[in-house]
Amino acid sequence: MAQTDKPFQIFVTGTDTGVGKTQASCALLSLLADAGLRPQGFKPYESGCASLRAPSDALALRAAAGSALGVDAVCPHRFRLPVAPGVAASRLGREPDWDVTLAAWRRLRGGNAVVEGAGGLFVPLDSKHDVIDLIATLRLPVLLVARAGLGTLNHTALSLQALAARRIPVRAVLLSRGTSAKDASERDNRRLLEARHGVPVLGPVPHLPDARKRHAAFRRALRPLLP
Ligand SMILES: Nc1ncnc2c1ncn2[C@@H]1O[C@H](COP(=O)(O)OP(=O)(O)OP(=O)(O)O)[C@@H](O)[C@H]1O
Ligand SMILES: C[C@H](N)[C@H](N)CCCCCC(=O)O
Ligand SMILES: [Mg+2]
Repeated sequence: MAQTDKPFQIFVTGTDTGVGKTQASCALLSLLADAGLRPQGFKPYESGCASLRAPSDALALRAAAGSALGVDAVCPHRFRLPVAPGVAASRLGREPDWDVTLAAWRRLRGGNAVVEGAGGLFVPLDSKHDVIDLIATLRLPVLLVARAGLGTLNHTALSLQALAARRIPVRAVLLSRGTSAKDASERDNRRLLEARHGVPVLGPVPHLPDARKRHAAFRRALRPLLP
């Protein structure tokens, strides 16, 4: 991996919940860690936590980074309810403090970092901010993770248009759970998205039930993103 002065920082968002953002974030973090770049994972809002002390996405990012940061540093806002973080907070009569999020980000001191959102771009984080507002505030480029296959053209285009409207740079789209890169419809989707939106489309990562093979496949697909 080429040495550069500028830190590698990226925000991993998706066209939906459950599309593979955590898989992709962990793959990026482990590639950076293997290159000795001491990355940090940051999942500022996590809902659907079975245990508030052990938010699964945030712990997965921390493990992939090989980081020793505390849970509060990696994931300052945690909720049990498996709904949008902003919805979970309002059900609890709470308003997650935006400044707490920004202070936690600053404590990562501008190093190599991978940030994972929650669900897609217009998921509420509190009463005023959606995920896209966090991306714009942190001024990070984006990796957009989308499901491969039928339906992705529309979902991906909608997300890319929303990002373009906010002038948020998109480093790549990653398609997950595809059939095979050789599949004509996968190839057509990749070509069409690249031609229409001028963004590299990586993958598709095939559907791989085996966790180790899946992680390796995400790393292979995302390797071109790294310096
Ligand atoms: N290519 C794949 N092959 C097999 N399983 C996959 C693949 N991609 C994602 N998954 C599985 O789909 C589920 C959702 O993936 P993941 O947790 O990365 O989604 P997410 O976008 O981070 O979701 P959330 O919005 O809840 O954070 C996980 O169980 C994951 O293992
Ligand atoms: C609970 C889930 N795993 C995510 N953490 C949150 C997804 C919120 C999706 C909101 C929506 O788009 O309807
Ligand atoms: Mg996730």
